[in-house]
This record gives sequence, C-alpha cells and structure tokens, in this order.
Amino acid sequence: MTVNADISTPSATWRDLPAAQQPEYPDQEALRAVTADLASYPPLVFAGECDQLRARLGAVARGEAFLLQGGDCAEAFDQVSADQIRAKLKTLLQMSAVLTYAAAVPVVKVGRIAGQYSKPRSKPTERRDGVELPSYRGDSVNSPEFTVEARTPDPERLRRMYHSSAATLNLVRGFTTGGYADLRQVHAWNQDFVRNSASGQRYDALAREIDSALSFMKACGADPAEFHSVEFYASHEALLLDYEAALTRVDSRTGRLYDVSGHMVWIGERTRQLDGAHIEFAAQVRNPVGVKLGPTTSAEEALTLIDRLDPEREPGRLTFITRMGADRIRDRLPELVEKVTASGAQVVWVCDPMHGNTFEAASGYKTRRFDDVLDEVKGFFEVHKALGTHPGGIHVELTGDDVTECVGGGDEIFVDDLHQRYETACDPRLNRSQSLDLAFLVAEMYRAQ
Ligand SMILES: O=C[C@H](O)[C@H](O)COP(=O)(O)O
Ligand SMILES: C=C(OP(=O)(O)O)C(=O)O
Repeated sequence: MTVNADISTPSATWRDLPAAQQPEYPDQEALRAVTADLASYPPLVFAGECDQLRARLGAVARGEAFLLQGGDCAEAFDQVSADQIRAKLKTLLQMSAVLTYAAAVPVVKVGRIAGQYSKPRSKPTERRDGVELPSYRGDSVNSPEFTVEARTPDPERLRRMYHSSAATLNLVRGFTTGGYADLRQVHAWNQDFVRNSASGQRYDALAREIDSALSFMKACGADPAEFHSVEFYASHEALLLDYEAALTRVDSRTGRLYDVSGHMVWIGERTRQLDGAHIEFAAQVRNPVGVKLGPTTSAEEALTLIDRLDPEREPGRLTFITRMGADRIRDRLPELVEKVTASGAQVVWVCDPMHGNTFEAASGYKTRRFDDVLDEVKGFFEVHKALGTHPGGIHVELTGDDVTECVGGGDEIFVDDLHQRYETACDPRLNRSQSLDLAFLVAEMYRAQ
C-alpha cells in the first residue's frame, strides 16, 4: 500500500533546485489542478515490485544476470494499441529468448514503456521557414505538428500520459502473465516474421532448439512456473518532475518514498547536473534508478553520483547507462569503470549504443548506423573484459515494427530507404530484424566473455 507523499514536505527538496528541460506552461493554475488530480490517482506500479526489480538488478550488479532494457525513443498517445504494444513486447521477448538461450544467462527484462512520453531536446525551439516555435518535447508536453497551438505545452497531457501508461501497463501485465509469454510460444512470437527475414530464420532455428529442450525437461518431470510467464518491468526517463512528484507516494510498509509511475526511472544525460533538481528527486525515491553517462562524464562526477544516489552501496539501486559513441567508448569508459570499482560501489553497467551514434543523413533524417551500434557494444564488452568487470546489459531504442529509421543490419536498410517507413516521434529506432540481429551478436559477445 502506498499513500500520497505530501509534496511540500522536506522530501520535495528538489523544488528549490534548478530543473533543466521543463516545459514552460502558460497556465500554471491548470498545471496545479492536473497534478493535484494525479496525486489522487492510484499508483501505476507497486513499491514491492520496485523492490523486486532492485533485487534482480542486484544480481546483474554481481555479474549473475544481464539487463535487457528497450523500447521506443518516445511513446505516442495514438500508438497505445494492442498491436503496437504486442509487437514491442514480442521483440523484447524474442531478444530475451536469444540472450537467455544462446548466452545462457538469466535476463532481466525492462521496457522503455508505459511512461516514456517525455523528451529532452538539444534546442528549446525549432525554426521552419522563418517561424520559430517551441520544440516538440514528447506527447506528455505538446504535439509534433508545427503550429502554435500544437507546440504550446498543455498540462492536460500529463493526465493522458497517466492514462496511456495505465492502459499500456495493463496490457503488458496481461501478455506477460496470461499465457502469451509462455516459453512454449517461442515460435508463435516469430510467426509473422520468419519467412522473409534472415534474422527471423535464425531465430526460428533457435526456437526449435528451445522447444526440444523444453520437451526434454517436461519428459523428465520439470515444468517450472517460470516457463509460463515472465517478469517484465516498466521504465522511463524521469524528466517531468511535476508528473513524477505527483506520482510519488509513501510506502506504508517502510515509510520510504517510491515513484509509482514506473518500476525503474532514469535521469538523462541532459538533466543529471549534480546540483540540479533531477538528481535530488532521484535521491529521494527508493526505486532502482539509472543515470545516463555521456562521453564528457568525469570519474569524480560518477563517484559523486554514487554518493548521492546509492549512499548505502546497495547492488541494484544504481544503474549507470553509458552512451559514449562508438568512437569514444574505448577511451572514455575504462577510467569510469576503474575508479567506480576501486571505490567499492557495485553499480550495474549498461551500454546504450544509440544516443552517442546519431547523425543526420543528407536527406535530413536523423539516423544511426547498425555497425556503430554494434561497435559501441563491442567496445563496452572489451573494456569490461580488460578490467575483469561485468558488462551488465544493453539499453536500446527499438520497435516491433518494420520501420526504416536506422541504416544497416542483416536485412540491410540503406540511407536511401529511410523515407519508406520513418515513423519515430523523435530518435531513430532499431526495427525488429535489427533488434534480433543485435541480440544474436550480443549473445555471442557474452559467451566469448
Ligand atoms: O532521445 C534523446 C533526445 O531526446 C534526443 O536525442 C534529442 O534530440 P534533438 O537533438 O533532436 O533535440
Ligand atoms: C534522451 C535520452 O537519452 P540521453 O539522456 O542519453 O540523451 C533517451 O534515452 O531517451
């Protein structure tokens, strides 16, 4: 049971600090009314579930499991449909089956889902044909159309974010515990895909092996409950502090604060200032938290983040999601890992191979090369191997749809193909085939490790 946190209590110390990347709402009274309503709504997740994820991530920190975290760059309100949610889940389940079976490691599955509606932007405004308007900041803030009305931040969108997250989470819970995620469905997840895709065919061969292994185990009398449902957790960037605070509640079991908008929340590269509101907010809640670390992060900053966010040095509490870029990871990561390890902290190290590898194609589309994504993951594994530390997982932007947003991959997408199905609301995502390719390659790297 959780009860509302009084957001004017000392736990709201973040309110006195500068908060980067917040929308400028023209109607503050409307914002207050919406957040007051949100504070009265039921939690989207339970504190006990957050504790369970923290324990699972503790196993990752100790080198006993691998984290697969993935989903849309930005979820969109008009894509809260059964088909879209199932496609994302199916892709993550397939990737997880590949990693579990081919790398023989337990996989902790966390979606960028049911709350990933807010985007930090490089520039506060966008200019087109001499007209300047606020940038699109995700469906929780405004709308992508280039009109004054669409781009004006509207606090009512926070309410839609809550309801969209609730609907998504409800379906995800149904899929993951109601039979769809049963390992015996390992073929079914691939049915619409296998015929015309190299990665689909490779997956099908693996699914056949899994099937035989399951039949063998069943014949031996082993058919554990773990094979019939999966533990799946929801995560998003805790960007809009008004929303996150309205969903922060006191856990009646422990008296501690939990952000019940998602199981895990992370603080982005653009909002992780040590003296800023986001880190202060994350320090107050008991959820497992992540922090993105870009290529300019110093070892001192990483150590201070540990002191702030994981003072009890609890494995699973803090995940560092590095996003250095393929050309910098081998230079930048070793010092961070070495100094953090020397400090005695046991954080989860995760590689986001997407955000340091974005570029604009001549056609104007933002894109990423599959080879750069792969190279960053390779660099991540190399660094951890050299230091004897655990490459804890990957964090990827992906979709279950056959979009053409990133170039390369086994079923190669060329720069000239980008226009065919470029559907992301913000950054380019791996499509289903590229996601599976990545899972197979990561599994190979993990085994070699
Ligand atoms: O997903 C991450 C950021 O929101 C995104 O990379 C920012 O993109 P921009 O540089 O186009 O603002
Ligand atoms: C904005 C994101 O990443 P970063 O903070 O690493 O730029 C993101 O993961 O959506």
